[in-house]
Parts: sequence; structure tokens; C-alpha cells
Amino acid sequence: MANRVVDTKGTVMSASPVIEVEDLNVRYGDFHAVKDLSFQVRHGELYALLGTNGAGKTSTLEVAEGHRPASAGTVRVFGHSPRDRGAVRPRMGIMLQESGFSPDLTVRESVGLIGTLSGRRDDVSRVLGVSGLTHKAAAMVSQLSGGEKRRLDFATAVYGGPELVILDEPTTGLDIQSRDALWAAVDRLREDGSTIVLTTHYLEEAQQRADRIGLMHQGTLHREGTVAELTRTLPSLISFALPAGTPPPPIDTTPANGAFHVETFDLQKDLHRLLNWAHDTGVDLRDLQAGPTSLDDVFRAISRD
Ligand SMILES: Nc1ncnc2c1ncn2[C@@H]1O[C@H](COP(=O)(O)OP(=O)(O)OP(=O)(O)O)[C@@H](O)[C@H]1O
Repeated sequence: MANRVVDTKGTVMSASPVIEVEDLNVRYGDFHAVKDLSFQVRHGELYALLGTNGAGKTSTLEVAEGHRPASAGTVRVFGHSPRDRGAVRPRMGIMLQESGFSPDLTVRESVGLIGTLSGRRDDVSRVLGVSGLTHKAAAMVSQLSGGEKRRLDFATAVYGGPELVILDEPTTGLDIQSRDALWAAVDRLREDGSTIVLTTHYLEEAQQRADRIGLMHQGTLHREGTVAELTRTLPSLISFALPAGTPPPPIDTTPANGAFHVETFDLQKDLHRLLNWAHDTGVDLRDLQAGPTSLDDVFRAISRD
């Protein structure tokens, strides 16, 4: 039993990673899109693969999905090659960036067909409900809006509640209600023990939901960790303005367009010093802002690395 863990519901699961990527390389002719990439996705976690445009996220996921062979290196999904469809596909739901559904099938027929092909069992009406498509069940795919097509992509990925769900930019093109509904459905999958891998350009979604994040830039993984681990690598920022003629406070500041910036790895201590100084000298700090580093800051930093 050394390689087993038990979840909160008492279900015994393997402790081996769900996805293992080792020294993965993807080449398109002479272009080297993914370079010696290694990471693992653990059971039950939500892993967000984030990165700049063209970083190689979709190329990496395509190998994990079994849609593209690796140029070099290995990817294992549930311990199998992703090309071993019989072993992997029934356990994995995929929401691609762009899917091709037959335009002359109805929404209900499309979900039923793709669901049957997945080898998993589910109730089509349930899946339509979870995906917010019940009212479009009889509509032809060709009549769906862009956001409704994304919901259909999501429906086919979550059909049968697969153990692993890969979501490539799932909320792009969705309005706020549809996004909330999608995340609620993802939360339910996680409660049932599914592992989720996603890419998104909405960093706040990853910041709120990911257990761990891998940050890619130009084909390589630049940083990996929890949000706290990633943001702690950069200083927090305090900014404020002072009334004209006020001498600056006795802490390290950088003047910027009439304001002052303080970069600090000890936000609480430096903010305390600044507020004490303002109080003792009777100075009115204007436009005072202080906050921890956000994922946006870390993201901007990787393109400067
Ligand atoms: N079939 C292909 N032929 C040639 N180059 C390709 C092909 N597919 C992708 N690329 C290139 O490989 C690089 C990585 O593309 P990929 O789609 O994996 O990036 P991404 O991180 O998903 O980007 P985005 O965030 O913009 O969707 C890009 O420079 C892209 O132009």
C-alpha cells in the first residue's frame, strides 16, 4: 500500500502522478516550440499551465491528450502513453481551444455522440444542465453562438465525470454568468475527486483556483509552485504621494511621477514604519496603496527573465 493514498471520502487512489512530463520537446520543422519541459500533475489537484502567447502550452497539452507525438522526451498519463487510447481516453475529458462538431447535429445529439465515443456513461440531460445548454438541446450546432459552442466543448469534456479533465482556455469568450457556471461545475468535479489541468489567460481565475501553477515562456517552464510560492519571489509595492515641500520619509523610496514607491519583501514592517513616520511628523500621505505581489507581476517578470 506504499503507493496509495485515501481521499476524504475514503476512496483509495494511486499516489503516482496523473500526468508525468519528462524532458518533453515539441518541434514543428525547424521551430522548437517546447524545450526539455518537465512537470507533474498530482491526483486531485488543479494545475494551471500559464504562459505568454506562443509559450507552448497547447503543444504540451496536445501531447498529453494523445493528439500529437512528442519530438523527444516522454509524457505518461495514468502511467500510460497518451497514445494508448484504450487505457487513457475513457479516464480523460478534453476541452480543446477549437473543436469540430458536425454543424447539422443538434446539441443533444452532439453531446450523446461524443459521450458515447468517450467510453464513459452519463445522462445527456444532466450534462446539458451542468453546461447551461438545456434550453439549446434541440438547436443545431450551426446555430450556436461562440459562447454556446464553448459550453458544448465543456459538456463533452465533463461527460461521465472523468478522473482527469484538461481544459484549454475554457472561459475565453464566455460571459460572466457562464464563467461562474463553468467554475461551479469544475468545483463539483473536484469534489468528486477529478484532477484538472487548465490553461487560461485570465490570471485571476488561476490565482483563485489553482493548487499549483506552471509558468511557461518561449517553450520552457520558468517558474512553478503555489500562488504564494510564486508571488513571494518578487517584492510587494507601497506607493504614496506627499504634499509639496515635504521631505521624504526615512525609508528606501523611488520617486516616480510625483509619487513615491517602496519595494519591500517585508510589507507589514515597512508599512508600519511609513505610517508611524507620517503620524509622528503630521504628514498627510496621499493616494496610499499597499498590496502583495500579484500573479500579474510574476507573469510580467517572466518575460523579462
Ligand atoms: N502546427 C504548427 N506548425 C508550426 N508552428 C506551430 C504549430 N502549432 C504551434 N506552432 C507554434 O508553436 C509555438 C507554441 O504554440 P502553442 O499553441 O503551443 O502556444 P500557446 O502557449 O498555447 O499559445 P497561446 O497562449 O497563444 O494559445 C507558437 O510559436 C506557434 O506559432
